[in-house]
Amino acid sequence: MALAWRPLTAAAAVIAYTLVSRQTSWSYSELIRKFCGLWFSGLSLYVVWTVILYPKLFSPLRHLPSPPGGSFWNGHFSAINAHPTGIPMREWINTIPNNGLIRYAGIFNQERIMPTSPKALADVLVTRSYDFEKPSQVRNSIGRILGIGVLLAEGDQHKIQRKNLMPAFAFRHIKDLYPVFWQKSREAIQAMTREAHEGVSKLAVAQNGSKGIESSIRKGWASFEVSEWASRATLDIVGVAGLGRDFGAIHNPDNELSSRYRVLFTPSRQARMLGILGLFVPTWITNRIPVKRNNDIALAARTIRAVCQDLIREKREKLARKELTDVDILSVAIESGSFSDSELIDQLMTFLAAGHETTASAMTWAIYMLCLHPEVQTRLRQEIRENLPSMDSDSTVSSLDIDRLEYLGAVINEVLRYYAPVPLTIREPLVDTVINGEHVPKGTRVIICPWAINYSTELWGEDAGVFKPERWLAKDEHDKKKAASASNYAFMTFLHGPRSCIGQAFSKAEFACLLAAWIGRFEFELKNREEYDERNMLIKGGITARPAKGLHVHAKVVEGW
Ligand code: HEM
Repeated sequence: MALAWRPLTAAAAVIAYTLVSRQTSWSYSELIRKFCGLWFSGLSLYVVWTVILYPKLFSPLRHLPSPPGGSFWNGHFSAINAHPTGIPMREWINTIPNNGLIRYAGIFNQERIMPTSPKALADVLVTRSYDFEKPSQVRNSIGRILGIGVLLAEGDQHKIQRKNLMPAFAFRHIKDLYPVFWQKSREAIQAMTREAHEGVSKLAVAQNGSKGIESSIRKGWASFEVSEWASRATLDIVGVAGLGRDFGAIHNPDNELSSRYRVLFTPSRQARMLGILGLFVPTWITNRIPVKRNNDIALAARTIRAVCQDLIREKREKLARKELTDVDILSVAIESGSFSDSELIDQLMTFLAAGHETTASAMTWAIYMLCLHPEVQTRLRQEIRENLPSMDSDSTVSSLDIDRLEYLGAVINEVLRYYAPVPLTIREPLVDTVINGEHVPKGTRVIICPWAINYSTELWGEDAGVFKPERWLAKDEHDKKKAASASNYAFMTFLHGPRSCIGQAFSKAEFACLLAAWIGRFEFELKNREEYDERNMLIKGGITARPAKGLHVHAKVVEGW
């Protein structure tokens, strides 16, 4: 709830001046005293209105069904704060009877509404999509790093950017990137295999020398932290396929470019504190507080933008010499002739941010689910090995080779449904609008929650909470066109409509190549046996959701491929 600082300050100043200037003699100190008194009184009234009176007595949405409990002044914040992003909403959607909208209260009773039905989602995402924007706090805090690329642009600016970028993300172009995805997946696997062999032989020495060291690792098994490797691989993929520049993170995660990049998107305590402060104080103030986090961000953003600038110059020169044949997204965008250099830099920063941790999160959850379901892991490995070239062979793959693997497609869709990398996102209507027939005032926070929608028993059936790739398999030829659920709006992982993920085809192809490479080569088991019970898996919520302590696995090279 950003406070209305400017109107409050202006009103207090005008009233204080009017009151004081009516007196025959007055001093500046009296003016300041009056101003402060009025300002704090105004603030108190504002707080009482927004925290108590409006949500409880005046909001036109107060009749909507809400979760039980909640504090008088702090709504459901304690439940929201106690769990990772999206978890309480996942429970509410299936336990609170509703007609398409649930209302709950966030910190200081800030009103939130969550669409739950296809009709309500269609209103926000498609029918009235441009009535809604991302909250300005989100735009201002992320925009200073990324610039205003397609992720943060709004209104007409967004329409133009999206239209000009669409060709670069169309499937007819993405299909040319499969060999890049495959090559990078192979590089990651070869690096992991080397590390696995080294780990195993070190372990053998250790076990011979001193009994009990890492005794939890069985013979022939190495250990990995999955999200770290996934992140390195997806950073290099988006670097090469998006910008035409290899970050080199697979081979050296500590090189300058990837370490700077990681600073930008690694959540820290200070980042969280600044985020909370940003709820009450304008972001132009929080961004300027001289703390380490702000300095690190400024430096990292400068470095990466300079690299993007160099890349653009190189590619423009190639284009002028008619030598630009690269297939990366940047080259396609440059060839379109629709973007200036600074606009291109904003787009590149956006692709790096939007396309890196999201796919890494999907990979991490995929390995977790395949550890929980070894029978799925075995069946998937069999399909991969029967149909794709080995990691040691120099053969590449085409989109046809990957996309015809039905079980791989089913596993990928089910992982993306079950653990959507982006648990929730926020919108705010710019104008008074209507959702599902309800009048929704301008400024009301609307929560689109893939973690809730993807788990809705109404949309997916009673087994919505079960990991079941089979739901995506066509039972027969007639069944092929049928979706796994009753509605297109049941799968919210990439949203829908004009603000849906532009990188959907890119990420699914990338995810398929990576997962095929990992599962084809390794057998995975969880290191921490307690995590075989999903209730013991601690999740770190943020823009993307991840296992809070990383995903530690034992991995064994499966010979014969
Ligand atoms: C599994 C991987 C991915 C998931 C789950 C995902 C999910 C999403 C979601 C939920 C949004 C909407 C965010 C919002 O408006 O609040 C989004 C937008 C976006 N994504 Fe993705 N994404 C993934 C991968 C990628 C990749 C690989 C790229 C680019 C290379 C990408 C580029 C974008 C862009 C540019 C937008 C903004 C689109 C717009 O507003 O018009 N994403 N993504």
